Amino acid sequence: MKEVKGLLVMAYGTPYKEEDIERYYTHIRHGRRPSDEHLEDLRSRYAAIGGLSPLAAATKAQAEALCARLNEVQDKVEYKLFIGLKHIEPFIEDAIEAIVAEGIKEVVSIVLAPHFSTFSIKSYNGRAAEAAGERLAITSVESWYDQPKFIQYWQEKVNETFEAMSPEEREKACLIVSAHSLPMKIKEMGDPYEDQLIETARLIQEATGVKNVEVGWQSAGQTPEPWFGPDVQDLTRDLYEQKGFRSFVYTPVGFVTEHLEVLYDNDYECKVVCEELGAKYYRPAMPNTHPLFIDAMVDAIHKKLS
Ligand SMILES: CC1=C(CCC(=O)O)c2cc3nc(cc4[nH]c(cc5[nH]c(cc1n2)c(C)c5CCC(=O)O)c(CCC(=O)O)c4C)C(CCC(=O)O)=C3C
Ligand SMILES: [Fe+2]
Repeated sequence: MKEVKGLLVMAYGTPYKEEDIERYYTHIRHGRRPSDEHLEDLRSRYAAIGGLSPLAAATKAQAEALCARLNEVQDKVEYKLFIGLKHIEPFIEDAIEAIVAEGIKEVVSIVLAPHFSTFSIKSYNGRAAEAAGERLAITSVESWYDQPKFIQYWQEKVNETFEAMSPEEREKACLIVSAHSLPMKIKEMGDPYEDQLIETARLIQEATGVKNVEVGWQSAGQTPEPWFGPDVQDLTRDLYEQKGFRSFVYTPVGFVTEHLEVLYDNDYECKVVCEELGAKYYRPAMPNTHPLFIDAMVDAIHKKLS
């Protein structure tokens, strides 16, 4: 008999229908209802990407692919999948109750986001641990941005994009590696988030040999406190003017699928900046259920359990 373990896959969550937008945004804001203006702004961004985000379906597909692969590559443990979301049902707490109800005692958890930060991975894991209490033994993968197969995924995408350029275009092309911005105050708490993004960019540069690589931040919140910068849009303008780059390749490596931030902040906002400047815009496909990406998470889980 194989031992049964829970596989808890956690992710951000997205509204399932238009009516969910308000409560979802309120949850993101820790229970404070957003202003009508902010709500309208979010509604219009979802509308601009076609109504709703493909994130819900993508998260399910990634979690199922990961569980299937984990069960395929070893035969000691049978993993049973549970999805827990940060800002909409099934919440992380719902997943924990479902695991307990199954009589499962041991769980391995992973978040569908590569970099560790107090605001992201730590809060996902903290909520899972808090909800489980003494009832479950949870082993949590904390970050997997440096998994060789994850870097290899981006290496292949970046190489394909640069190889399709003429040598003249390539000379003036720049790779922009980005993640979701966070308030800079996390640095005072010794948060590794910024360093992990910089290291991701270094690993991709080393693997691809691309000459011009820059780190940027995107999707910062609208609060007066300082957030990590430069923002990818300002960075694009500065690089165009100061370094003469004429083609921009965006790899938002802090995300794993084509959701709101990628479809709007990159494919709309950054693209508009490129069009204004007369520069070329490229955004290679996100990992989704690519086998290299799924295997990178399998490797991260096995490393954590070994
Ligand atoms: C670090 C980080 C990740 C990556 C790690 C991870 O994945 O965990 C991430 C991912 C995502 N964030 C998402 C959506 C949103 N995040 C918001 C707001 C915020 N995110 C923050 C941080 C992060 N967010 C922060 C500090 C705020 C400000 C909160 C405040 O106001 O105090 C808001 C409010 C409006 C706005 O600011 O846009 C929305 C709608 C979606 C789903 C998109 C879809 O539906 O396709 C995804 C994958
Ligand atoms: Fe967010």
